[in-house]
Amino acid sequence: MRISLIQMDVSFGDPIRNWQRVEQRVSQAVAQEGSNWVVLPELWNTGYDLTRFEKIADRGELPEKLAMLAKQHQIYLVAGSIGEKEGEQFYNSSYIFSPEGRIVTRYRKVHLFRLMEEEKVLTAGKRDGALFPLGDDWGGLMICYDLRFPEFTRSLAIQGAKILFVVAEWPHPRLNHWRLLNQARAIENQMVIVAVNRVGTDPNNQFCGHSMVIDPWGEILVEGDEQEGIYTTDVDLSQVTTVRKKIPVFEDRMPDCY
Ligand SMILES: O=C(O)CCC(=O)C(=O)O
Repeated sequence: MRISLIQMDVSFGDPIRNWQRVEQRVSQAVAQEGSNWVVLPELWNTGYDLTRFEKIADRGELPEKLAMLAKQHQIYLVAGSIGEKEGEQFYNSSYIFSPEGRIVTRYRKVHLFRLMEEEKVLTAGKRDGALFPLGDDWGGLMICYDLRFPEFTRSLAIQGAKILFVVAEWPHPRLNHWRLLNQARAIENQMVIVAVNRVGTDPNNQFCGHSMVIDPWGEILVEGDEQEGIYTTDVDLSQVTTVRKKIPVFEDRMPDCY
């Protein structure tokens, strides 16, 4: 897997401008980096403009456009997450598309973040879609605040996930938490973590970037700063098996004791 992380700014409440940015960045990642996986951040269509969701949340158009984009470039597109409306509910939904333009999975954020008042507008998702098939392996998918719940990542790892995508809009002053939690999740679950965060500001936050890929031994393979950028690395999932053999954490677990 050659994976590009799109660390981008998001224009507050401006889905049209943000779509243009996504199209441009994805094309750039494929042309310049030769990536076959491209990953976007959380809520890139709307930002945290939650009070205007009735006007700006997607109503079914974006998944089709994103599927076409994946097909056009022949990539797996981990399409960050989008604010969308279905029926009368608003969701923070993450999609992955295949190079054939099919939906590989859709996961809706389970843990709503009260500090951003998500629970006042959004409906929490269920766990469906957080685990998805990846050839002979499994992958995991989560959104921002989900990272703070170690049992969520653990349950995905127990069910076979060897790689976890974390899409985020994570702000200062918690850069330290972002970096350490991602590294801890990789080390304790002996899995690859691909974590993509936005940069820039909105009326209430300054977002801290530092998108990163961490290997199952806890080494940081690539890490961004706080500017817009595309960060690329190769990932070898066979390393997960090697690390799990060396320190057999999953065999040594004592669930009866916890
Ligand atoms: O947990 C955090 O500190 C940040 C979470 C967040 O910003 C989010 O879930 O959107």
